[in-house]
This record gives sequence, C-alpha cells and structure tokens, in this order.
Amino acid sequence: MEMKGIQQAVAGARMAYRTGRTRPLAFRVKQLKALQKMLTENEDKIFQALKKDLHKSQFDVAIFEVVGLQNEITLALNKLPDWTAPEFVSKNMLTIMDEVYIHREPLGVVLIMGAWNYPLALVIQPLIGAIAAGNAVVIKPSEVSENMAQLLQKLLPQYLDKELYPVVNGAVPETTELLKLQFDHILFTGSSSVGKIVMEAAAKHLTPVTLELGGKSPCYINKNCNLDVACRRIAWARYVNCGQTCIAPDYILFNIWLDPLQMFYGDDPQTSPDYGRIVNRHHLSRLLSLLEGLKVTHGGDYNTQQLYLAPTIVANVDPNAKVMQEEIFGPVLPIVPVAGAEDAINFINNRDKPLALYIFTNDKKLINRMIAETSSGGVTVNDCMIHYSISSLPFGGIGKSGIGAYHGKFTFETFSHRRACVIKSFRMESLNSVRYPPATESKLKWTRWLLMKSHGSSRMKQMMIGLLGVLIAMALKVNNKYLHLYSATHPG
Ligand SMILES: NC(=O)c1ccc[n+]([C@@H]2O[C@H](COP(=O)([O-])OP(=O)(O)OC[C@H]3O[C@@H](n4cnc5c(N)ncnc54)[C@H](O)[C@@H]3O)[C@@H](O)[C@H]2O)c1
Ligand SMILES: CCCCCCCCCC=O
Repeated sequence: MEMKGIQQAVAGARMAYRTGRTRPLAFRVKQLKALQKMLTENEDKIFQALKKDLHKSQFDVAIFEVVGLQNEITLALNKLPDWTAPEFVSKNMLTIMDEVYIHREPLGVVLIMGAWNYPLALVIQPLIGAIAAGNAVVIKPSEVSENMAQLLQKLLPQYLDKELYPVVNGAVPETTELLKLQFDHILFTGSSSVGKIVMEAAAKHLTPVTLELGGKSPCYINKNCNLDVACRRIAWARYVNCGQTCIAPDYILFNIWLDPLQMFYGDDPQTSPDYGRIVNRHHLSRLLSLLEGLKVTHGGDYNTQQLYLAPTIVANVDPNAKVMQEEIFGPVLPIVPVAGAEDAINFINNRDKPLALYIFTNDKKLINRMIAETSSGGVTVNDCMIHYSISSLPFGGIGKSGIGAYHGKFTFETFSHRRACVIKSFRMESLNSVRYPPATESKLKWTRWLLMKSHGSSRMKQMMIGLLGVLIAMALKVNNKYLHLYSATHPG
C-alpha cells in the first residue's frame, strides 16, 4: 500500500467516526452480524489461505481460529446491552441524592496489529470487541502470513463499513508509516522487540497500548501426577501449529518424558495431515540454530524445501543453552531437570514473567503454593493453553510478556473509556452549603462526614439523607448565629 493511501485510510476512518454512526447499538450489532456472516460464508477461502500460509488442517482452522471467533461474536451480541448500560455505582453522602454512574464510551480510532501464527483469530478477535465498543478500527494483518493478509483486505470491506474499518497491508515501511499517525489506542500482538517499537511510536502521541507479546512459558511436572496424560496434553500444546503458538509450553521442568508423538502424528510426521509447517525459511533456520550443539533425544530432522521440522525433544538441557535464552516458537521441547518444586519456583522467578505457566500435579497444596509464589499472564493446571478458550478470563501477559488483556468483556473494556458521570439537581442546597465559604469548624466536620463512603442509595436512605440535610442546615445556622455573636463581642 502506498504511504498516501495509508494516511487516507486513517483520516477516512477518523472522519467516519466523527459522523457518530458507530454510537447506536443497532449499528454495532449490524457490523458484528456482518462479521459473523463473513466467517460462515468464506469458510473455504479462510481454510485455503491458512493452508497456504501455515499448512493448517481443517480441524485446526476450526478449533484454533474460527470457533473462538464465532463464540466471541455471539457473546458480544448477547451482552452488548448489558456492557453498554450505565453502571450505577456507590456514592458518598454528599452525592447520595444524585445520579452517579460509569458510562462506557468508544475511544475513537484504534489500531489493531496482528501476528502471523493465528493470522485470522489474532486480528478478528480484538476487532469484535473494538466494534462492540463503538470504535473505528484500522486493521494491520501480519505481512508474513500473506495469503490471510490479502484475504482480509478483500473480505472485510465486502462485509463491514468500508470507511470505518480499513485494512492496511504491508511490511516494515508501511507499518512504520502507520505508527507515525495518531490513534486513540493500539492493540499489538507480536514479539517483544516490535512491541517496544510500537510503544515508542505510541508514546509520541500519548496513545495507550495493549501489548500481547510472547516469551518462554514454563511447564513444571511434579512426580505426583498422571504422567501419561500430562505428556499427551503437553505434546498437543507444544506441537499444534508446528509449535508456533504464543502460549505453547516452551520448556519442561522435570526429568522424565513419556512420548505420545507416534500416537499423534504416526511414524512419519511429515506425511501427517495434522502436522503443520514452519512459516518461512528465516524461522526454520532460526529454529535449527537453537538446536546447534544439542543432543536431540527425539526428532530433529527437517526439510528446508517443505519448511518441515519434525516434532523435536531435547532432554537434559543446560539452562544456559541457547534454546533456553529466547522464545522457541517452533516444534522443539527442551527438558530441563529440576530437583523439585522449590527448584522449579526459583527457576521461574529468576526469569522474565511468562505469558503462561503450566503445572502438572495432583497436590492441591503445591498448586496453591506455585500460584502464590510465581507470576505469569495466566496459569493452567494439569493442561496447557485451555485458559485461552475461556472468554470470561482476561488474556494477556505481565512484565515482558505484555501489557493489558482482552477476550470477551475484557476486549470491550480495553476499547472503551470509562467516563465518570455525576448528574446533580438544583435541589438539596442545604446539604451542599457545608462546602461553601466562609469555612467554619462545624462545616469542616460535616463535609468530612458527608464525604465518607456510603453503599448504595435505597429510597429509605435518600429520605434519611434529605432529613439530614435539613438538620445540617439548621445546625449550621445555629452555629453561624453564635459565630456572628462571637465576632461581634470579640472584635479583632
Ligand atoms: N500474546 C499473544 O496473544 C500472542 C499471539 C501470537 C503471537 N505472539 C507473539 O508474537 C511473536 C511472533 O509473532 P510475529 O513474528 O508476527 O511478531 P512480530 O513482532 O514480528 O510482528 C507482529 C506485527 O508487527 C509488525 N512489524 C514487524 N516488524 C516491525 C517493525 N520493525 N516495525 C513496525 N512493525 C513491525 C508486523 O507487520 C506484524 O503486524 C512471538 O513472540 C509470539 O509469542 C503473541
Ligand atoms: C482450545 C484451546 C485454544 C488455544 C488457542 C491458542 C491460540 C493462541 C494464540 C497465540 O499464539
């Protein structure tokens, strides 16, 4: 896309936003339904694009890309009236008679930048919440998954308002240009290094960001567990999408591994329809370089032409090995021996806070201890990645693994401003008079008391406060009378 085209797309989105047409719920519902239709009417095109980009199977496209989106749209459609309704909140005594509520308003024109590994889900999922919240959205798919990027640029304008939701395609120069422009929020999914570039560009406009980043998500296996089930669940999460998943278990803290790989992918994973491919040569050679000098326990074979790397396990890995220094993001699973839970906790805490933490054990006390003594974006115990699928949980990182969270209502909240609203009437001036000059000791006492928090505002309470207002006013009058008398008798 030409630079001028990028500026025009963003300016067009802002002009369209200013018309106010995203505000009515009916408009948002219409766009969400159109998005739903886009997903159902183009299942095959979506599958073909993901097959070309990442060799995804039809099963994986359904489970990992599309089903979650359909659920999120249904949730937003069902809950939109609740989410957008004014939220009446508790008040202090001074405002007990007033209307006090939080109004969710759209942020304006937001930018969503996606990653290539789940190139449909990672763009459309935030888009659902951004539309629900009433924003205009500039969509920047990853250029690395180019077939999906092109498909999104073709399909989205066919279903959604063309001006409000433009798709900008391109690589680093185009993204750099895009990031020079002003947005009201940026949600970025990708690597920590590009996350820093995004945050720096956003800072120039004081634009808030949500950064959905990655990192090394540890997986601790305690000997008190069903090892057979544990290894199956871990292998599923590590090797799906050829290991290119942000919350895949990156390494194992344990010393035994039971191998379910033959059961998943047969004797030759290269011929399995369920096994994916590395996205490009650059990433394949990056992964091979992580394996240099290591004694591979299982797999390790590759085919550059086919972008194939076998599901690979490396046991007894030294924590200082290269494979333990960066996020793997591929089908390689190092196993680092630890002496026990204490050792595992220290290992985790000595590194950056991860996006996910996995713990396999039957020991409830240990589960509680590990959750209490470590930190991560999310935790799943006795399985991997499942927390991602629960829309009532916020999904996001902490520290180097990200800033902010989304999914379900959290996406709507991410793209909404919580506007504090107080609607007063002209009545009850006696209650309000305590804060007006001239200041007196008793006014101070009353104001302090009235500012104390109250919970709720039942009819009864309101009547009591009304009465109280009258009493305060009378008390202040009496006080003032004495004050005047005192001033008259004590001049100077
Ligand atoms: N937390 C999550 O939900 C999540 C999901 C998927 C991937 N990830 C993480 O993303 C990483 C892999 O994804 P990726 O390779 O697509 O990430 P990436 O950071 O290379 O690219 C992400 C986006 O940034 C843009 N970009 C790339 N280089 C840029 C530059 N120099 N300036 C401006 N923009 C630039 C790309 O066009 C793309 O849209 C992994 O670390 C993974 O863990 C996180
Ligand atoms: C059923 C479990 C769904 C897990 C989906 C994981 C998608 C991760 C996106 C980040 O890479």
